[in-house]
Amino acid sequence: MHLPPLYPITDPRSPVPLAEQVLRLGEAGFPLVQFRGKPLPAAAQWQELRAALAGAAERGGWPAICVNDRTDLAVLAAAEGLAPWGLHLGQTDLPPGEARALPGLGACHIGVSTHGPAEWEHPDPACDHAGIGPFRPTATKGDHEPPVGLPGLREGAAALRGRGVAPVAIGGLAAADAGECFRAGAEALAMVGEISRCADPRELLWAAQTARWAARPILVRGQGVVLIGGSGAGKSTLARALALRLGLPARDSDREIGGAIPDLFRDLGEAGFRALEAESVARCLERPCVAALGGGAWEDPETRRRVREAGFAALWLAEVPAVAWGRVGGDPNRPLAAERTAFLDRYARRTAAWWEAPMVLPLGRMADVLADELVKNA
Ligand SMILES: Nc1ncnc2c1ncn2[C@@H]1O[C@H](COP(=O)(O)OP(=O)(O)OP(=O)(O)O)[C@@H](O)[C@H]1O
Ligand SMILES: O=C(O)C1=C[C@@H](O)[C@@H](O)[C@H](O)C1
Ligand SMILES: [Mg+2]
Repeated sequence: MHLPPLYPITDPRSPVPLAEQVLRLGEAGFPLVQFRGKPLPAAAQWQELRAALAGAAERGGWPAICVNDRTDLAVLAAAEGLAPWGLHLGQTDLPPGEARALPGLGACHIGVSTHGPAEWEHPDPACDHAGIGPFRPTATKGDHEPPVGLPGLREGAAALRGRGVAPVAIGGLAAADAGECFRAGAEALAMVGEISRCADPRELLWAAQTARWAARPILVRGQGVVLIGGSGAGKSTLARALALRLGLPARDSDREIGGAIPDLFRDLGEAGFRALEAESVARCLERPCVAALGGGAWEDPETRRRVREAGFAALWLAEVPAVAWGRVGGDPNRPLAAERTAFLDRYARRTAAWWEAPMVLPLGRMADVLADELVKNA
C-alpha cells in the first residue's frame, strides 16, 4: 500500500468550503485528500462531499478522496456512481470489514485510527492503512488519547508495516516533523488545515517528498525501473533523465513497437495496438533498463505480472491529469488524446492500478530535477 508523503484533511472551521479545499489541494498536486466534515450537519457534509467527488471525477479522478467516519455518505456517493477512494474509520465507528461489505464500497481503501500496541498488533484485516496518533497534543480533536510521540510512531509503524498496513502519522504535526516521522517508519503525515493554510502547499509537498526519499529510498542501483502513469505525465522524458544518471539504457515501449502509433491504431484498432504494446514491454524487461511504458500499458494484468517477475521497480509518475492534458491534448501522434473529457475519464479509470506502485509527484519540476533527487538516494 503506497500513500503520498502528505495527507491533508479538510478543516470545517475554515471559511473555504470543504469541496473547494479538496479541489484546490488537488490542483496543487496532492493525489489524496481526506474529507472530514465533522461537526457540520449531515446535509451540509453531504452537499460538500458530493461536490468534491463530482469535481474530482471531472478532473480525471484527481484528487482521490477518503471519507472520514461517514460510511453512510460514502454509500450514498457510491449509489450515485461517485464511490470514494477510501473510508477512514475510528475505533468506535463501523468495523472495517462490515463497512467494506456495504453496497458500492467493495473497492474502498479502508483506514483506521490506532493509538497503542493492542491496535498496532491486531489491525483489522480489511484495512490497508492506519493513522498512528496523536503524535503530540492537538487542538483539532478534544477527545484524543495520550500522545504517542516518536517512540510510539516507531513501534506502531513497525508493527503495522509487518502486517501490510501503511502507517500514517497524525496529530499536532507540522511540516518540519516530516524527516523524523519518515525515519521512524511513517508512510505519510496527515495534517488538518495546516496544509491548506500555508502559503504554498505544493512546496510543502515537494519538501515532504524529498524528505521521504532520503529516509526511505525508492530506487536501488542496478535494478530495472518501469515508469507508469497517464499519457503526458512525462514518463518518456523522465526515463531518459533517470537512465543517464543510473548508467542504464533508456527504453520506451511506444518507440520499440516499431511503427507510427496513429497508423497502428488506424490499421489494427486499439486491441491490435495493445497486443503489440504488451510484446514491446516484455522486450524492455529482458535486461535492466529504465523503461517508459505507454500510458495504457499498466492496464494489462499480464504486463503487471511480467514487471514483477522481471524484478523491475514500478514507479507511478503521478501528474495532475489536467496538467498532462495541457501538454499532450490534441497531439496528432497520440490518438487517445484527441478529446478532453474522454482523456480525463480514461485517467480516472486507470488510476486504481497505478496506486499499486510508489508515486513520484512532479510538482512542477523538470525531469532533470526529479531524476537528480531520485538518484541522490539510490
Ligand atoms: N517535468 C516536466 N515538466 C514540464 N513538461 C514536461 C515534463 N516532462 C515532460 N514534459 C513535456 O510533456 C510532454 C509529454 O511528455 P512525455 O512524452 O515524456 O510524456 P509520457 O508520459 O511519456 O506520455 P505518453 O504516455 O503519451 O507517452 C512533452 O512535450 C515533454 O517535453
Ligand atoms: O494513453 C494511452 O493509451 C496511450 C499513450 C501513449 O503512450 C501511447 O501508448 C498511445 O498513444 C496510447
Ligand atoms: Mg511516453
